[in-house]
Amino acid sequence: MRTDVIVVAAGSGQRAGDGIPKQFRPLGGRAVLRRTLEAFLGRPGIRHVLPVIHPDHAPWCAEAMAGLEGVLAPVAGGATRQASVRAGLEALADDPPDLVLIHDAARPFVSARLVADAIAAAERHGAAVPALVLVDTIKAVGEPGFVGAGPDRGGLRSVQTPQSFRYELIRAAHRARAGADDLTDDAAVAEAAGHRVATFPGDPANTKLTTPEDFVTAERHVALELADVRSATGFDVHAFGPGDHVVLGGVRIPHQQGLSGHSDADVVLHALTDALLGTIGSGDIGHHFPPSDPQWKGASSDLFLAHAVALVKAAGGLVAHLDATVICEAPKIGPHREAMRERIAQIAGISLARVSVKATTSEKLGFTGRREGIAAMASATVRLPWID
Ligand SMILES: Nc1ccn([C@@H]2O[C@H](COP(=O)(O)OP(=O)(O)OP(=O)(O)O)[C@@H](O)[C@H]2O)c(=O)n1
Ligand SMILES: C[C@](O)(CO)[C@H](O)COP(=O)(O)O
Repeated sequence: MRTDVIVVAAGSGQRAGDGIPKQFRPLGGRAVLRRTLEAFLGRPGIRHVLPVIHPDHAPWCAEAMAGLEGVLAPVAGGATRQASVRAGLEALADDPPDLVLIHDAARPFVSARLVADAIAAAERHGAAVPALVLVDTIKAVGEPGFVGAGPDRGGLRSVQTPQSFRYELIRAAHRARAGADDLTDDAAVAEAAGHRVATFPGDPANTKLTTPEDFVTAERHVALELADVRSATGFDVHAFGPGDHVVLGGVRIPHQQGLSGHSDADVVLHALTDALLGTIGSGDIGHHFPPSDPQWKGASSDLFLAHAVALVKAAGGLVAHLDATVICEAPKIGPHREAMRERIAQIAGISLARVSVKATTSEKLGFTGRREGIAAMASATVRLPWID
């Protein structure tokens, strides 16, 4: 069955405070909205993921979604959650799914199990919500500051999202309720239209970030999350040609020859760029900057490394370490090593301690030994969000 997901993100996050609406705030280095969208992307059975946002939030949304593939263009929400969901449902009407999951952007910890259960429950019942038994005793509050009689908690549940429905059922229910935007979840909209709503087990970890305290707890949670540490290698060679200097690791080094190449022939930055691209499976430097393209003629290789770093960041990653080995008989690398480390750290936006530059000769063997050119090997280590 074709299943689409609507992620409602058009709220202003008043209760969470902090200026920027909570769904665009970083959590462990990644925007809450990005985390929520990623939790659905690529899950079995999911066709499209549609964010619903406030039009004024478009720049924050674009930043949060940078580089994410498989997400539909955001649509404008309304003044209430109910109006935002309705806008999302209408936006799917031209190519309607069979099932739709409706989820709060403010719940970034939705698990693969919840997504699978939501789909199965909608297939079976037409309308379903994840529900949790209450662990606290519930009291009505009559006179402010004093408890009144409480309901029997045995018959109560707290419900979460994703709430799942047959698309036509929930769209008709939302249309019928348009204009009376007073309901806080979609189960209530379905019930108001006369439908029975089933429950499936919720997940205590699937909390809705609502208050500043929720963000403190969530930061603790993400600090423990499994990181995906990936490393990859790069290698590059350029031949000596006419000239009076070489550029290595972004540093100009006087030499009686230059290095020939389409760009500035900086083998060190090229090898590091390839290593970084390798960590995210994003091809190689020639794929991103084809030598056939005249715009890269004589280009500074800083650009290539900075682009690879930007791609790693767009994938939600952090560069943990860059390591390069230069292989040549001359020039001597030692006197320039620190300058190269500093320049590489500056381009990559990381601290000096995360960059290493080494050098070796090849004992006069091979093309580097014959002083025909310079080679560089590199490795990059990045920390990426865990994606199963
Ligand atoms: N007009 C609205 C209001 C809320 N939401 C979304 O509905 C979800 C649940 O709402 P809530 O947690 O109440 O978010 P806010 O309305 O932003 O929070 P607050 O009430 O504190 O302002 C959030 O992902 C929120 O962005 C929405 O899409 N459109
Ligand atoms: C949809 C919801 O998250 C289910 O628990 C909840 O009803 C949203 O409520 P809010 O009033 O928008 O915070």
